[in-house]
Formats: sequence, structure tokens, C-alpha cells
Amino acid sequence: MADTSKVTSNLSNTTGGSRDTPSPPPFLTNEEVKRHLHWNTLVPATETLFANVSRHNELVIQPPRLIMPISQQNAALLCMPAYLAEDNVLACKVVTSFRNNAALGLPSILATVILFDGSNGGTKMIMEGTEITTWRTAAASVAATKNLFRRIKDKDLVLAIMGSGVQAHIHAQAFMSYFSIKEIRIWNHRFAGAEALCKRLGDIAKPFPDKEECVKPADLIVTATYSPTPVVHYDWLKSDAHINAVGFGVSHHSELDENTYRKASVFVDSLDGAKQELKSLHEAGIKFTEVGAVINGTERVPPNGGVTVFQSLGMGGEDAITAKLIFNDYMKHKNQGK
Ligand SMILES: NC(=O)C1=CN([C@@H]2O[C@H](COP(=O)(O)OP(=O)(O)OC[C@H]3O[C@@H](n4cnc5c(N)ncnc54)[C@H](O)[C@@H]3O)[C@@H](O)[C@H]2O)C=CC1
Ligand SMILES: O=C(O)C1=NCCCC1
Repeated sequence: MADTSKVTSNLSNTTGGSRDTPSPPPFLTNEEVKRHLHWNTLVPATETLFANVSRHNELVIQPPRLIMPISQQNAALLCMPAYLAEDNVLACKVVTSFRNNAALGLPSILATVILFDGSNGGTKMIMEGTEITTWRTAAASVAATKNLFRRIKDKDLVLAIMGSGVQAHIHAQAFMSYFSIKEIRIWNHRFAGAEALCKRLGDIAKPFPDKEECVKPADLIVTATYSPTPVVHYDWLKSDAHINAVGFGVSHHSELDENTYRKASVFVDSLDGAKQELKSLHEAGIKFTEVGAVINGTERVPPNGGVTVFQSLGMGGEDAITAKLIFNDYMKHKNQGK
């Protein structure tokens, strides 16, 4: 395995500084990024990240992210820096969410990730960040599901996905790779979207015009929409269903009804993030537990049934660890002359 720690960053000749590497840092497009993404490294790295976040001891530095709403465009820009001490990884993602982009033939989520040298701050690599965001978000849901859903070893699970966009598609792919899924039920607010995604996924997938019908028999549920109102109601759920709530409508928690948050066991990627971004639920007394605390064994999933929710917020650390894996894979291939 190539020793990537020796790769110097690009430090240009600033006043009083010395020239380290004259060439500019590599820039990877989304297509190139995709070639270096692998579930089998990404999911375990995400689980380790979750565990480290929950140790709350500066192993992971990720301040509250800056969220700048752009109301005129029905959009937002987020700035998400992170430092991971264990791997000496420093990165920052700047991501935009323009929910009307579909009409322009563009992804709603566009991003750039800068990977820095953790020892000197020089830029090591710049990457388009749409695929990074897509993959790392699904990896977070897989990592959460692995640790929260009690029947994870069961065969022939039923997966329901609310939404038919980028996240809906990647979640279907990731969940089929990790779990024994016999059926994928898809609902979308525009039925044609659900039909189109089913076509891409093949015989395993079936579109549903009705939300309740779609969700009712599901063991696993993913919500990945911009819906401002709930697309899942507690009364529809199997008694031990697991939900990964990924989308952001008017808030992170607009896809599930309040009853779900009140009656289910609710897990998050980061408590610090939840206090900021799930403020109204927090103030209403809803209890959140970090997935990492379950991985570390300091908290547990209630053993005797009940619905579990992974409320995905998204963390800079997820982008940082993904960028590091991409960089390492890129250097490995480069050193092999590929
Ligand atoms: N938790 C996290 O870390 C991340 C969350 N997201 C969020 O996930 C969601 C999906 O993102 P993408 O799949 O990339 O976007 P996308 O644009 O590809 O898909 C959006 C989906 O929402 C549906 N939708 C749009 N307006 C709707 C409405 N008013 N009611 C119901 N459904 C509606 C669309 O038909 C489509 O199925 C977004 O809310 C996005 O902000 C995205 C990336 C990371
Ligand atoms: O974590 C992210 O990246 C995002 N989270 C919420 C919506 C935009 C992207």
C-alpha cells in the first residue's frame, strides 16, 4: 500500500515562505471522484467517525455549520469545515441546495470539497462535492441502520423510499448492497418520478401513488424529499420499523409527523448539530441519542421493540473522511501508474 502520508501539499510561494511543490493541487470532477468511492471503505469509516463524534473529546472538530438561506432563490449555502485528529484530516465543504434545479437539468445539491494538509494547512486536493455528498449521506444511513435496526440480519426486508431524486436512488443502491431487500416501494409527490426511479432499479422496485400504502408494510424507510409537510405518519408504521430521515423541507424534521418524533427512539449523527438544527424539537423535549453512543456501547437501542429514527443532519466530518478516502485511493492508483 502506498504511503500517502508523505505526499506534500501545494504551498505556493508566498512572501517569506518557501516553494514546496510547484504544481497546483489536483482537481477531481464528480466523475473522477466516483471512481474512488467504495462502500466497503466508506461505511466502516463513517461508523468510526460516528463513534469518535460521540467521544466528545476533540477527536472530531466540527463547529456548527454556517447555513445561509437564500430565500429569493428557494436555496441555501452551507459551509462545513472539519478536522479529524485520528487521521490528521482537515477539510471544508461548501455546498449549495437549490431545490428548483431539477427544472434546469442540474442536481439540487452542488458542492466543492477542499482537502488540506492537516500539518501545514496547504491544499492537497480540490474535489467536486456532489458525489461526495450523495455517497456519504447514504453511507451514514447504512451505518445508522446497521447499528439501530434490530432485525438487520433478517432476510427479505421491505424498503420504502419517499422521494425519487439523487438521494432516493443512492439509498436504494446502498441498501441493496448491505441488506437483504426483497422489495423497494417508492412514493414521490410526482408519480412519474417514482415510476422513473423504479425503471432504473428494475423488477425489485414498485411505484406507489399513495404514501400510506407505500410505507405500511415497510421494515426500513428512507425519506429524501424537499417536502414541507410530513410524508410519513407514525400511525402508518410497523411497530419496529426503522426510518432514515434524510431530507430537508422547511426544516430537517418536516418529513415526519410530530407523533413519530414523540413516540419513536430518535438518533442523530451529532447532538451539537441537533441542538442547533432541530431546535424546536429539542425545546419541545424530544430526546436525541447519538448513533455513535450506540456504537461505543454507552447507549443502546431499546431492546423490546418500538420505531427507531435516524435523523440525518449531515456533518462536515463525513465529507472530510470521504475526501481522505478518495485522496488515498487516488494516490494508490497514481503510484501504481494507473
Ligand atoms: N442529511 C443530509 O446529509 C443530506 C440531506 N439532503 C437532503 O435530501 C433531500 C433530497 O436531496 P436530493 O435527492 O439530492 O435532491 P433531488 O432534487 O434529487 O430530489 C428531491 C426529491 O424531493 C421531491 N420533492 C421536491 N419538492 C417536493 C415537495 N414539495 N414535496 C414532496 N417532495 C418534493 C422531488 O420530487 C425529488 O424526489 C433534500 O431535502 C436535501 O436537502 C441532501 C444531502 C445531504
Ligand atoms: O450535509 C449536507 O451536505 C447537506 N445537508 C442538508 C442539505 C444540504 C446538504
